[in-house]
Amino acid sequence: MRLIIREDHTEVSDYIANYIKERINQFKPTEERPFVLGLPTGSSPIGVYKKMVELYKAGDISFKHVVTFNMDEYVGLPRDHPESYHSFMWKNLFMHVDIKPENVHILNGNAPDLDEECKKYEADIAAVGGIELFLGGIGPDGHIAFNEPGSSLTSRTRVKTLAYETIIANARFFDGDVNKVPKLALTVGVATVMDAREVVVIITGAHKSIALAKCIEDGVNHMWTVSSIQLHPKGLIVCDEDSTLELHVKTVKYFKSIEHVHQVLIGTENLGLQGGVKQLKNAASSSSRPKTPMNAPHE
Ligand SMILES: N[C@@H]1[C@@H](O)[C@H](O)[C@@H](COP(=O)(O)O)O[C@@H]1O
Repeated sequence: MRLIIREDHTEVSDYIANYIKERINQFKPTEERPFVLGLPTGSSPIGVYKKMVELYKAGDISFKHVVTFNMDEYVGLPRDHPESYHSFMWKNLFMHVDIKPENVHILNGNAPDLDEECKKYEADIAAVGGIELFLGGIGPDGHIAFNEPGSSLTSRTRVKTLAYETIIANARFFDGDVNKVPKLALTVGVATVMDAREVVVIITGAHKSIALAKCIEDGVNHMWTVSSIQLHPKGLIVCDEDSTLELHVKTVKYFKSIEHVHQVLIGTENLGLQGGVKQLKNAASSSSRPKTPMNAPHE
């Protein structure tokens, strides 16, 4: 697992948007072989979506051959309610880019048979060959999608009762009134997310610092469902400085040093590995070493 630390929410958002742009462009998606992207809602990804729209407008990215699957949706909230995840996704991303509406998948929280809706969602993901990259956010209690504490780490798409902490956290979107927050949601499972070939998680803000520490410094634990990323072969967390408050200094330094070494190697990749290693040694001993090399962009 990699941890990339950036100064603030804006830098985190820019990093992730550029990262996804690179992944899509490297993949060279076509109609027959689309790029399948898993997406979250919440305040965390808004900056990522804003930047992705900018990249699209600048001609640096296209969603023409991108198929999306959203993580979750409230049960019983009308689809056109301003706080439904349908509304959120169209408002913040889809209506601004060239995605085909038929390529957008969002769980229907008003389906007549919710269990059937969840089964179909899993089948639809399988039918397009699985998810290439799943982007996620987390709640302050370390939940990913709506996989609340105690969710099975092998869970699949299903109906979930929301934890009281999540209802309180999400009341800010419903005039601060907990009574207006739906108490049930449809959500992809922890295993649905972890089945993706790559998982990228956004964590920002001091209020998520305990969750970040639990996620990466403690073991895999169903009470902090995002900790399952430890078992993923290609997991990446991008966080801001504020969210690192509860991490050991040693952990922060470790991940920053890994990024720096990677950066040096990437910066010299055309010289081949030997050149890269030589440069690495020079960088380690050089007095002209930049003062904040850890903030160098990763890719
Ligand atoms: N189901 C969503 C999650 O997918 C999201 O990660 C979380 C955090 O939201 P925010 O990014 O606003 O902190 O909120 C909800 O619970």
